[in-house]
Amino acid sequence: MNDITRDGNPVLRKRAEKLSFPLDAKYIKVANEMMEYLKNSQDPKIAEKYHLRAGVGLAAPQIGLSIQMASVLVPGPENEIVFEETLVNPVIISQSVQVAALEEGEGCLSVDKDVPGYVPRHDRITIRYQTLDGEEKTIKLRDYPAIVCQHEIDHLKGTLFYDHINKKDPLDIEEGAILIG
Ligand SMILES: O=CN(O)CCNC(=O)c1cccc(Cl)c1Cl
Ligand code: NI
Repeated sequence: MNDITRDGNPVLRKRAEKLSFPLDAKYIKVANEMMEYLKNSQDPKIAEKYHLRAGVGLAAPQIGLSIQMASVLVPGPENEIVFEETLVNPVIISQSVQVAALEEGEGCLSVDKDVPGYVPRHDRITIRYQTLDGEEKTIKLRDYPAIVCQHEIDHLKGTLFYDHINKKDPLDIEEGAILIG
């Protein structure tokens, strides 16, 4: 995973291709490698040893593959895993009016510079996607897992997190927005 595509590479601004099932074996391998990267990046010893930037999600365009596939590995407050999944052809089928943003902003392996500011997103979403074995799932997510999935689904549409930050006042966010700490 050391060959992460960086902002400026057009693959990050393309709409990724929908995948058909059964998945080509090479994509199943890629999905496993992406999840492996996330697990390693969240293990302090391994991350330190291999100088890995921590990640809670990774989208295929970030490793140069313009396909609709992203892995998410979201830890909870005690570092237990609260959401682990590889999303194939994910679609947000409904979303709350309620806006939420991570208090500390967002980061991206494909964006080397820190871009401070709130990234306004939907606090709750319902996503429909397929798993690696082709099973279709429809799930509801809220708060941190919902934020991470929106960040990843954005990658599949060629959107980067800082596209959502208010350029004039990065810490401006609409009245009533939930800040997730
Ligand atoms: O697309 C995935 N990455 O770029 C991996 C590195 N960024 C993160 O793990 C990350 C960090 C903060 C907030 C969110 Cl929502 C995410 Cl996703
Ligand atoms: Ni990212």
